[in-house]
Amino acid sequence: MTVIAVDGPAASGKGTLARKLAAHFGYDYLDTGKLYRAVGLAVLNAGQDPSDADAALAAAQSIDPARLDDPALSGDDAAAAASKVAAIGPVRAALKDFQLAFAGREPGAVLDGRDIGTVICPDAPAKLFVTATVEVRAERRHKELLSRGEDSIYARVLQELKERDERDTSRADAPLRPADDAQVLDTSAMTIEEAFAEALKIVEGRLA
Ligand SMILES: Nc1ncnc2c1ncn2[C@@H]1O[C@H](COP(=O)(O)OP(=O)(O)O)[C@@H](O)[C@H]1O
Ligand SMILES: Nc1ccn([C@@H]2O[C@H](COP(=O)(O)OP(=O)(O)O)[C@@H](O)[C@H]2O)c(=O)n1
Repeated sequence: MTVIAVDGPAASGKGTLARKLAAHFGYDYLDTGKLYRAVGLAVLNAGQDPSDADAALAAAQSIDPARLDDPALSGDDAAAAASKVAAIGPVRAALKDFQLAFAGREPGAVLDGRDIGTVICPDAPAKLFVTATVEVRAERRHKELLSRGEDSIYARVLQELKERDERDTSRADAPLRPADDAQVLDTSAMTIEEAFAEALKIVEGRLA
């Protein structure tokens, strides 16, 4: 089993790169953000507060990780709720076993998120930390939301990403940061193709 860990802040392009790496190596891919989004959305749909630890834990214990295809998971509301439930330690613990089992898949697995290289798979042989300036990330997410036909205002997306970055980096449990042995890849001035070429070079070097 081989794990490629891809972490980074919101809309840095980590999912795009992780998906391409998985296709290249023939590995399975897991977007771990969807687990937190599913928990956040379940709490919202139940009319509860995503910062309520009991409500969030109950949701985390009852989501079905095999059913993460709800399009509402991609929206801004789910993202903001996700970063609130993600700050609750017992929620993270409840989602860990599924991620570990996925990471054990043969011939390999690519997981993207915030804490794959630091907490979930600290022994992964290949770790990427994908980043970009918050303005570039906001522009990318804004375009993505518009292309899906959603209402989006750049300034609001920028503000939402800043708030999420702040929550994700400052929480006590598994804060967003590069693992000591991760390679940081700043994609601010790269096209998807350029970023993938760099990512592949790094991963091939680590897996050699
Ligand atoms: N290097 C890049 N240049 C331009 N757009 C990109 C780049 N990487 C990703 N994108 C686009 O930015 C958006 C966010 O990328 P995504 O991979 O979903 O980010 P993340 O998984 O980090 O949230 C997507 O619409 C994607 O197509
Ligand atoms: N491994 C992970 C993945 C996501 N998350 C949380 O879930 C939120 C949504 O993650 P995501 O990866 O779907 O977000 P985007 O990068 O796609 O915007 C993040 O802001 C984090 O708070 C986490 O804490 N740990």
